[in-house]
Amino acid sequence: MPNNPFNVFDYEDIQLIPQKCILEHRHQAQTSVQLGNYTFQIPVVPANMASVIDEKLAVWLAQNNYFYIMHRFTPQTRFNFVQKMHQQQLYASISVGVQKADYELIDQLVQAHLTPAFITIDIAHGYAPSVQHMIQYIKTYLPQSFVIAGNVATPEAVHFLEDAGADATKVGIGPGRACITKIKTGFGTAGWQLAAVRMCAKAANKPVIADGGIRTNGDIAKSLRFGAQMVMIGSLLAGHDENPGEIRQKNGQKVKVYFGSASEMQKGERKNIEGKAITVPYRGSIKTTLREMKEDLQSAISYAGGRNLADLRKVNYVILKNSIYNGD
Ligand SMILES: NC(=O)C1=CN([C@@H]2O[C@H](COP(=O)(O)OP(=O)(O)OC[C@H]3O[C@@H](n4cnc5c(N)ncnc54)[C@H](OP(=O)(O)O)[C@@H]3O)[C@@H](O)[C@H]2O)C=CC1
Ligand SMILES: Nc1nc2c(ncn2[C@@H]2O[C@H](COP(=O)(O)O)[C@@H](O)[C@H]2O)c(=O)[nH]1
Repeated sequence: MPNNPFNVFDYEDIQLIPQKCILEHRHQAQTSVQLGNYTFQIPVVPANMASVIDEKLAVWLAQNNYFYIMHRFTPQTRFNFVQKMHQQQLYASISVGVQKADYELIDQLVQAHLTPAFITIDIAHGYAPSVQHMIQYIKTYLPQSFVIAGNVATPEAVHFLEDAGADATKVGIGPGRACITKIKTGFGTAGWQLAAVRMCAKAANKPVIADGGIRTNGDIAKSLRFGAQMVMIGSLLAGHDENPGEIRQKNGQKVKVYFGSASEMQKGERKNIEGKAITVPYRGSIKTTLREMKEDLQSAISYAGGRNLADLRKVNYVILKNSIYNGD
């Protein structure tokens, strides 16, 4: 990473340039993506946040061939969750932190011969020895689990986690809709998340997951263009019937609450707060939103003159401006 400022851009600064279409119909475009030993319908994963996913939604996503990552904020339920998923012949995908209880969970899983297909180490500042140690621990005792580690912002951090044994890294510090990291600390990728994804993906030897800052479905295609294998989405996948929480009324409109994992609402105390709670419009069923994401990706592939997601990576693009308005 250069020490001095360098040119960056974000999602709204970029447009992809259409190429000659080779499909007769958009539904011919393939949106499936591989991660570890699994192939999923679309390269999208709902954020592992308590206002986005719960066990019921995780089951539905697994049954319907979507990638999911269960959050880590009801730690006492994680062991049973893995058991329940396996009883239903579904893959298990859980999150851990780096505390004693997280190590104990790994020990419990090992003793019970339960191997989650995916384990995500979910820490605000993933470029840390604590994460390196947890990766090594999981890789020693549950070597068959696919380990996703994050979050990070730079190629050095990606290499650090890959060298520790991570199978994929998650990029994005502070670009999320419920994030206040930029305001509170002055650090992060808010406003240049797409450029950070690009830098990290170019340096990475393993898949990169772009996390945060997706505001429109077109941003998914842009993330893939700049090297992401998968995109993690919070706010756009919140507000549905299937997301946790009740539907409320605000100014005559139906809304649901979307809160950050480092918000006071999640933490229950005002300590190291880097997130906030907001309301998002009530959006009906998540099935419709996911279907629309798939259709829009199929359309994006057709504009790319391609047949599958890999073809998105080849398209040219223009930078419309060089401003930094995104994030908080
Ligand atoms: N993607 C993003 O931009 C961000 C995401 N989040 C999300 O919020 C949740 C809470 O995360 P988190 O704040 O990590 O809280 P955790 O309580 O999960 O912290 C995990 C561990 O990392 C340590 N830690 C966290 N941040 C730092 C730091 N800046 N420097 C040194 N040590 C650190 C903590 O120590 P201690 O508490 O003692 O400092 C703790 O031991 C997670 O789900 C995370 O993904 C939070 C902020 C930014
Ligand atoms: N800085 C913070 N980041 C957070 C917090 N809770 C979640 N997150 C990150 O945001 C994305 C989702 O972003 P969105 O733009 O799609 O809404 C999520 O996956 C986390 O990485 C938080 O409290 N503070």
